Amino acid sequence: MREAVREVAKCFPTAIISGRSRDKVKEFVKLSNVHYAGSHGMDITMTPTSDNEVDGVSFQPAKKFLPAIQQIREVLEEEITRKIEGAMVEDNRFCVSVHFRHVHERDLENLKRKVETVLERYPDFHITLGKKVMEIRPTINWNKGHAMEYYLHTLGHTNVDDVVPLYIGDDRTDEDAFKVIQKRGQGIAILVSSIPKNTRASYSLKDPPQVLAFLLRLARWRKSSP
Ligand SMILES: O=P(O)(O)OC[C@H]1O[C@H](O[C@H]2O[C@H](CO)[C@@H](O)[C@H](O)[C@H]2O)[C@H](O)[C@@H](O)[C@@H]1O
Repeated sequence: MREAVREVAKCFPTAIISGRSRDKVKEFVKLSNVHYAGSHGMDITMTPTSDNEVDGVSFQPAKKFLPAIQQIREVLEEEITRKIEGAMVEDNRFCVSVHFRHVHERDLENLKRKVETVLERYPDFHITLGKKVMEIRPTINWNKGHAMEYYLHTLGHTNVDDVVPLYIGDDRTDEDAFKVIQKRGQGIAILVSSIPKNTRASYSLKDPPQVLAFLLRLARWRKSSP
């Protein structure tokens, strides 16, 4: 998959926009020719390449919430990880994830209540749901869709007639980016899912192997077209 993304990124400006912290994503992906945005797009950096002049550009719209989010993580670790078997708190820098994949069903209500109780003390934050994960985020009008728009704008790809953004994602939070493409009326939004889902995406790929095949074909097509 890394090689496929590397090849695509040689042909088109490419960004990875993830819910994980930016450092973690970079460490997973290990590519130097893509841009990285962590924390659901709240931690954006631009990677300088021969085609752009974006050296040093970064954007962190939730920066002022950093001390509070670290406090929330500490409280949740104390309240959740130690008290509910299977629960895990993950530091994603500008958001905190509470994973419940390994929590027994009988404990789920209790877990939800505990997280909500902690958040009562932090009115500037709210909870969103991912796959077996509760995400605590600052309440700002910024999501993966905004991050995609930020990249298009900063890289100078604003012309709707000439630029076709292509976004691939499998999580609920990717719907924000699908929505931007839908509103724009130009672009290709691809949901990765093996089952039918309610989505704003117009296309779907079944699983990561299909994504891999698609990316390789995309790069091959670009290289062979004038
Ligand atoms: O925005 P993404 O790049 O799609 O990341 C979303 C979440 O990724 C991680 O969770 C995912 O992997 C977990 C196992 O490692 C799995 O339990 C979970 O269901 C998946 O969504 C990350 O841990 C989350 O914080 C991210 O929000």
